[in-house]
Amino acid sequence: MALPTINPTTTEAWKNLQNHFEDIKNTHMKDLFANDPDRADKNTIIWEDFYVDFSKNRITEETMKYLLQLADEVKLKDAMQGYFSGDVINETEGREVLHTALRAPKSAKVLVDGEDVMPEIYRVKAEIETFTNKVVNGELKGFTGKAFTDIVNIGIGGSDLGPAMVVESLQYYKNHLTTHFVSNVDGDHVNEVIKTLDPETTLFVVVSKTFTTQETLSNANTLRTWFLEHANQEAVASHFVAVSTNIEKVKEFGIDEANIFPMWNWVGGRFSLWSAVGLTISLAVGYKNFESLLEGAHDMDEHFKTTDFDKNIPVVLALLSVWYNNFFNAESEAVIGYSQYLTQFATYLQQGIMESNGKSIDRNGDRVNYQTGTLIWGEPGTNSQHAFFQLIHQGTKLIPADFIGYVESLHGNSDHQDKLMSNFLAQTEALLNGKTEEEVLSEMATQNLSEAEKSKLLPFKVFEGNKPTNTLFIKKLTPASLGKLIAMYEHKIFVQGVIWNIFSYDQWGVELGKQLASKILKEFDGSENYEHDNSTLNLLNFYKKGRQ
Ligand SMILES: O=P(O)(O)OC[C@H]1O[C@H](O)[C@H](O)[C@@H](O)[C@@H]1O
Repeated sequence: MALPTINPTTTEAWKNLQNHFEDIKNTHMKDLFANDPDRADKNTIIWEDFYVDFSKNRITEETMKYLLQLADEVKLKDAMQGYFSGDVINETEGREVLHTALRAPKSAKVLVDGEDVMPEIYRVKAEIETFTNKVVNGELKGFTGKAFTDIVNIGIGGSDLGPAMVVESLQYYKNHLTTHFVSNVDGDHVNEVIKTLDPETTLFVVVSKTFTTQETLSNANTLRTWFLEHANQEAVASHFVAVSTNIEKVKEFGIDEANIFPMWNWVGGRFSLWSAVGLTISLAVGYKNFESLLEGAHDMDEHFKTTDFDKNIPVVLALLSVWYNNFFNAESEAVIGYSQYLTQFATYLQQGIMESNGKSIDRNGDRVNYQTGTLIWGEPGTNSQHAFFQLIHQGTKLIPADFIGYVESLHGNSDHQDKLMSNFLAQTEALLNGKTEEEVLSEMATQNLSEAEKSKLLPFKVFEGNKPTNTLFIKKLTPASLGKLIAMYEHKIFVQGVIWNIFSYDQWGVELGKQLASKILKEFDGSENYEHDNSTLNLLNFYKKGRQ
């Protein structure tokens, strides 16, 4: 079944939300807390090792009622049914969207064109496991008989960001293998990595769903050329493996069919880390940890599938995001992980969220008359507190933020952990309450300031507060809890796409730049000439004169 095609602004719920917004837009959350001692409990979802407090939002019971009504009116339940059961919900590419099948148990049955895909998923998983074990325990060797020490993941976009983020996040669980990620077509990227490599002990994993991506093929070629400066052609077979749907293209590149880990068209690139695209994850942290990551994601899938919307973490987070995006006109959202391990998390989410929901044509083919995808950004706390938090606290823009923290630290340093967590808790409290004139004045009373100095400083020291945050408090950063967290955002993306009546699983917007780049490339060697605007022409000539 196709996804419903309801313009959300035509629903009763939308009108209710619009009227309600007028009533609530100036309400301070401080008052909402003061008036309801149970507010935090009412707006908290405790599920497995997740404690999700969304009480510090500019919402009342009425807001949630209308948001939930919106979910019903846009037929979210039906859409979810289609998402999980393999309907062709990526209509513009004519594909199913089945990353959830990749983490489903063996006993599940998921049909694509009438065929159950689970046996094939589990066959490839078994290959990943065997290969991982052989590399990790040193059974597989390089061309001079030495065990592998380094893995180079060559890929970009979904074939890079997911694996790179997970390997970084699970650094604590890493084995002895050193992993590198080469993505940018900028030759300085690959050359910096080459500087650290020993060809005898390096395994190259070329990851590309299509195996036509310019960046990945250029990097793979450069690395193979470098490798062949040290080894002969036969050695390529034991040092290069590929992950792709495009078996023919991989073979053309020169990788043995036996060294290809397949993936499928029904897995979108930005949702593919659960497939063989996660091979580098498995190599870096071991297959068992990779499996736990998938199991965690599956637990979140079940939670999403079976929980009533008012207690459903991805649904609630998606609805809140719609509330700010479409009614408060908030343009961006921050994601702040209070863990250094989450350094690449926001970057990873940028592709997931912005490539999915950065659309302006609805599922009827019409231009939308409301805002869609939010901008997403963030850096770990506490670093970000010393960088951009000023703007969240006192700037003119409303920036709802997700705060992600872990009760336990992995290395168990309680002194550091207490300091980290005190900041984690303090920031959302500060964003909620702000600081009033009275509070500033009473603070200044203890300082040696004249009355004139006090009144001059006063406005600068006041914090409005009333800045919305969600707190995602998780017991511990483990492969399973990370799997849950990633799947939570994947489902949030889905819910928002359903509400905004857009296709979340295509990405036509990335094509134009690619096409133009390949034309311009031909102009550098003078083989073709195209018409350009004056600006591009000048820039092109500037480059042509200066290039080596
Ligand atoms: O895995 P590949 O086929 O090489 O694609 C890599 C990436 O490139 C494209 O431009 C898309 O925008 C991404 O969604 C994709 O993840």
